[in-house]
This record gives sequence, structure tokens and C-alpha cells, in this order.
Amino acid sequence: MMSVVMLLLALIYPKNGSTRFWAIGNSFIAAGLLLLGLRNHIPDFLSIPVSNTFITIGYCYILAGISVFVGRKIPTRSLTLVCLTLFLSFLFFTDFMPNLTARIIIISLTVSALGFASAWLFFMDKREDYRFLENILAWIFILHSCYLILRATFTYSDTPLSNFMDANTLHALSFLDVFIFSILITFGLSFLLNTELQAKLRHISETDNLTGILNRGAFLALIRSKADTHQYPISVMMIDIDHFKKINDTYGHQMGDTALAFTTDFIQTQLDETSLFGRLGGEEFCIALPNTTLAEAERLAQDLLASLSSTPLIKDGHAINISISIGITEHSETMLNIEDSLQLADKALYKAKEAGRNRLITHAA
Ligand SMILES: Nc1nc2c(ncn2[C@@H]2O[C@H](COP(=O)(O)OP(=O)(O)OP(=O)(O)O)[C@@H](O)[C@H]2O)c(=O)[nH]1
Repeated sequence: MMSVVMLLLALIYPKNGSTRFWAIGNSFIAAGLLLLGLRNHIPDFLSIPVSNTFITIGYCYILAGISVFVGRKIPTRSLTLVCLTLFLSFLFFTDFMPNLTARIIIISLTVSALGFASAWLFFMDKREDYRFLENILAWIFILHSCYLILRATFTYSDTPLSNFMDANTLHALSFLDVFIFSILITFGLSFLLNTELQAKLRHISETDNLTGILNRGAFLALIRSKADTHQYPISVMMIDIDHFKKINDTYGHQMGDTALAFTTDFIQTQLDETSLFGRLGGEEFCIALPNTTLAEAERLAQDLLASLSSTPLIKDGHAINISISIGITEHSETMLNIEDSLQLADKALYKAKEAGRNRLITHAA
């Protein structure tokens, strides 16, 4: 049933690489358990080596899906080696030296190792959006793996088993363990997909698709939240590209777009990670610098003006000089709201345009 859920998710999210791996993984585990349950009704080859290899392949696929999800390379070679080794050792302990105890220990330790590796991958993922769910999933894998180690240890110290179907409660509980594990993991992974989808939607709704920086709405929301957390003084820089219409008119709209992206990238390289940078619309941008005085912001603006005007955009055989005008103000505790400060910076920008462009004007309170 859980593999059907995963297959449905893979159909709903066809572009998501991890879902496909998880769906295939769950299907292999389900097929392996089915073959295992048909013991005494089908040839031993199918109900022992093949079934256990299927289960192992299933866990390998789940681990591969997690690797894709967390942005790591799939350890294809190691996983293939694990499956091959398990298959051959199961063949050996089924046909050449039948030994149920050895088989239980091998499958338990193999699956628990894959479980620990999966948990490790989740723990190593540092993305905040997924932290909570990934920790829960990691612990589900760890608990499942610990149970399997317990099973291997008991099997090793217990009297040798001759028939799996006559095995004690710990072995019988394995079916329950896999059942509960599959349910928890399927739900956990689908919640994770949902969180990923939400994060993608949020990113799309907050990002300006031409420049990749914050759009107007997201920028204003973020700057308001910085003001709420009292990261004073917050210096605000309103920036507008000079004679941008001329670039569009002379070189075409596409070159205009390139100039916007070029200017954005240029400015972004001059900012540190505490700065907020957004495109307010057209060729107008805004930078908010929390915990930055007016004097520090002015220094940064001067550097920007000087370096941008001496770095032409080179494209299609053209060298286009781009300059910007900047209006700056400082938002302090005594001011009513951040929108007023943005307006003051905008007025200063207007003055910079009037004064001849390619300059900065400060609005001092
Ligand atoms: N290529 C391109 N052009 C845009 C975009 N958004 C706005 N524009 C154009 O930007 C131009 C802005 O022109 P103006 O507001 O007259 O300003 P300007 O030519 O930069 O002159 P000043 O600001 O006074 O220096 C308009 O022609 C808009 O059509 C965009 O996303 N891509």
C-alpha cells in the first residue's frame, strides 16, 4: 500500500528525482516482502536470495532518493556492491552452506547500515526549511536500524535457527517493524515533498525572475521585519539606473534585460550577507543595510558608483557604460515606520537625478 502511495506521489511530482527513487525503493521492499511471505510455496531461490536482495535494493533506492533530495551524489558503486555482496552471500548460505542464522545476521546488518547512512544524510543537510522533518525521519531510520542490530545480536547469541517460520517473537516482530517503518517513512517523505514544494513556491513568489533577487513585496516584508527586530541604524539606499530607456531604445529590450541582470550581479558582489537587496520595479532597486550608519552606507555607495561606472557591460560586440544614481537615508528608532524612510531615500534619489545622475545624495534627518 505504501509503495502505491509513493508511486502516486511520483506521478504527481514527475520532475522530482527523489520521489521516483523512493517509489521504486518502496516497490522493491514490497515485492521482497511478498516473496518472503510466499516461503514454502515458491522455490527457495525466489523466497530467500531474491526476496532479500529485493529488500536491500529497495533500501538502496530510498538512500539514493535521500541523496538526491539533500543534493549529494548517489553512491551508485557502493550501493551496487552492497546488493551484489548480499545476493552472493545469500546464495552461499542458502544453496552451499544453508545457514538461516547467518542470513538473518547479514540482512539485518546490511539494512541497518543503509538505515544509518540514510539518517546521516538527513542530519548532514543544513537547510533550515527541512530541519525538523529531516530530524524526525533520521530518528525513524536510527530506531529501525537499532532494532535490526538487536535482532542480529540476539540471532548470533541464540540457538541456531532451522526454519524461519518457526522463529521466535523477535523475528516475527520484524514484519511489524518493516510495516511500521514503511508507513512512517512514506508519510515522512511525503511531508518532506510537501515542504519542498512550499519552499519552492515561496521562493518563486519572493524572487524577481529576471535578476534572481528579492522582488518588491518580499523586500518590503523583509525590511519591515528587520525594523521590527530593531537592527538600528538601518541605512536605506534607493538606486536607479541612469538613462535606462536609452539602453532599451539603442540596443533593444533584451540588452536592457541583460543590463538589469548585469547591474544586479555587480551590486550584489559588493554586498555582504547581512544586506537586503531587492528590485522594486523597472530599473529601480533598494538596498537596506541593518546595523549600518549613514557614513558607512555613503562609503559603500561611493565605491559602487565608482566601480560600476568604470566597468562597462560587454556583450555582442558592444561596450555599454552603465551608471546609477543613489538616494540614501538612515532609519533610526525615532522614526515612525520604515516606509517613511524609503520615501525619504526616494526623494534623495530624485535629487541625485536632477543634479546630473551618477551620484549619491543623502537625506540627513
Ligand atoms: N528591458 C527592460 N526594460 C524595462 C524593464 N522594466 C522597465 N523597463 C524600461 O525602463 C525604462 C525606464 O525609463 P525611465 O523611467 O524614463 O528612466 P530612465 O530612462 O532610466 O531615465 P532616468 O531614470 O531619468 O535616468 C522604460 O523604458 C521601461 O520600459 C525590464 O524589466 N526590462
